Amino acid sequence: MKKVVHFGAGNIGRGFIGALFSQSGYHVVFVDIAEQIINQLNEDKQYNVKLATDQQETLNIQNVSGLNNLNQEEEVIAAIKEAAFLTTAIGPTILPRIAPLIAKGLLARVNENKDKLYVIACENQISATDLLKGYIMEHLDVADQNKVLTNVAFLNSAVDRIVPIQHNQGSLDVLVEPYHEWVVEATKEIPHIEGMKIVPDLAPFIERKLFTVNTGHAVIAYFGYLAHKETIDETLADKVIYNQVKATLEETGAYLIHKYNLNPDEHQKYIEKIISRFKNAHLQDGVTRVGRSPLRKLGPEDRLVRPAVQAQKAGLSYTNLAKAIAAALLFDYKEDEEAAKLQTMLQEQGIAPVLHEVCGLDEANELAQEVIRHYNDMKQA
Ligand SMILES: NC(=O)c1ccc[n+]([C@@H]2O[C@H](COP(=O)([O-])OP(=O)(O)OC[C@H]3O[C@@H](n4cnc5c(N)ncnc54)[C@H](O)[C@@H]3O)[C@@H](O)[C@H]2O)c1
Ligand SMILES: O=P(O)(O)OC[C@@H](O)[C@@H](O)[C@H](O)[C@H](O)CO
Repeated sequence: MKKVVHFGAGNIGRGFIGALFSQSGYHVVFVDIAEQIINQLNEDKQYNVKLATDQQETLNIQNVSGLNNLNQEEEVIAAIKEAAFLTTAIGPTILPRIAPLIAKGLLARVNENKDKLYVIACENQISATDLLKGYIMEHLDVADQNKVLTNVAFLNSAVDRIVPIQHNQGSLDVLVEPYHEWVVEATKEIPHIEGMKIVPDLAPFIERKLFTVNTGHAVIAYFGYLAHKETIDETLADKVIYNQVKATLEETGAYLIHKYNLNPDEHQKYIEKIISRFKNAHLQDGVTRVGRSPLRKLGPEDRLVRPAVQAQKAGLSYTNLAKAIAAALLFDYKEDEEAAKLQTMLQEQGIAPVLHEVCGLDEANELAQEVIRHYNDMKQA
């Protein structure tokens, strides 16, 4: 049976990528550090993906197994030798940690098996696969890098399906929204996977997704958190926050239409579709999940700062994006490691150095000034 090695047996791994491969006739080897999930995958050898609809349609996912990358290195390398695809969904900041093992696996693979292997990072990050490729190359000498690059294709992708934190301890089943889109950038033919869309240029797809779905989501999460809301759908029912989301997506929309020459009516329909997805009350998606890792989300290439900077450069409005950046800076959820670190940085250094270090924004920039004004107003409110 054809094989895929997938790093990250979490929500999107089991609920989306692993499920698509299984449905396309692949055996999915999940690699994770969560011992309990790995053991259960090996015992149950299947799980269910449940759709967050009134009917709760269920798909049974079979041909799955698990490996622990902390103590089963040799087994992971053996699996990579046989695989047709290697995918990840672990979070962009974890990619450097799995790169040494993937480097070993790819080298062993290309020494023995000359079939093409496709590596795809499925993370909410522009050019995530290129980043992973860079981390992997750091662990190979030049001759081995060339060997790997001859037989391994590194493909960037954009992945879209809302999968909340699961509240079913002890079960591998995953509740997911019915909508899904997986876009992969490839200029040569690759094996067909159910639900994977191939495009020659990913930039418009990943930017449209990140700066509509994820920007909108972040606005709801950070304003919802400040308003003491629990879930995304509950927050969106608040008229003031709803209007804030719409206004912010008009700003990112103006930038996307300008940059990629999108049809404005079609983009408006895309925004409306996304907002209707956010309203799905079956998901019970927490504002703290969606707002997680604010240092990453406030990065220069991420969902808030990049569209604001690009809008500013294009002479477009960015005032609502500036407000959203300020709201993100006020996310002081103690259980989130990055949120705690961000609050310590703000206390010790003040806002201007943080905007410089985390967001890449200089204090003199009018966008930074606007963020600082909103931050001070919101902090006092
Ligand atoms: N959940 C969503 O709605 C969604 C949608 C699209 C994209 N994504 C992206 O998918 C990625 C994963 O998100 P998620 O929601 O599935 O997170 P998650 O926390 O549910 O899953 C991540 C998994 O990675 C595992 N992991 C952590 N460190 C590891 C390591 N060193 N080696 C192996 N496994 C490790 C964790 O144990 C966990 O099982 C993120 O980049 C996220 O942005 C998520
Ligand atoms: O996964 P993050 O932390 O980058 O972002 C949180 C959510 O916005 C995200 O997981 C969405 O649910 C997902 O991107 C929808 O496709």
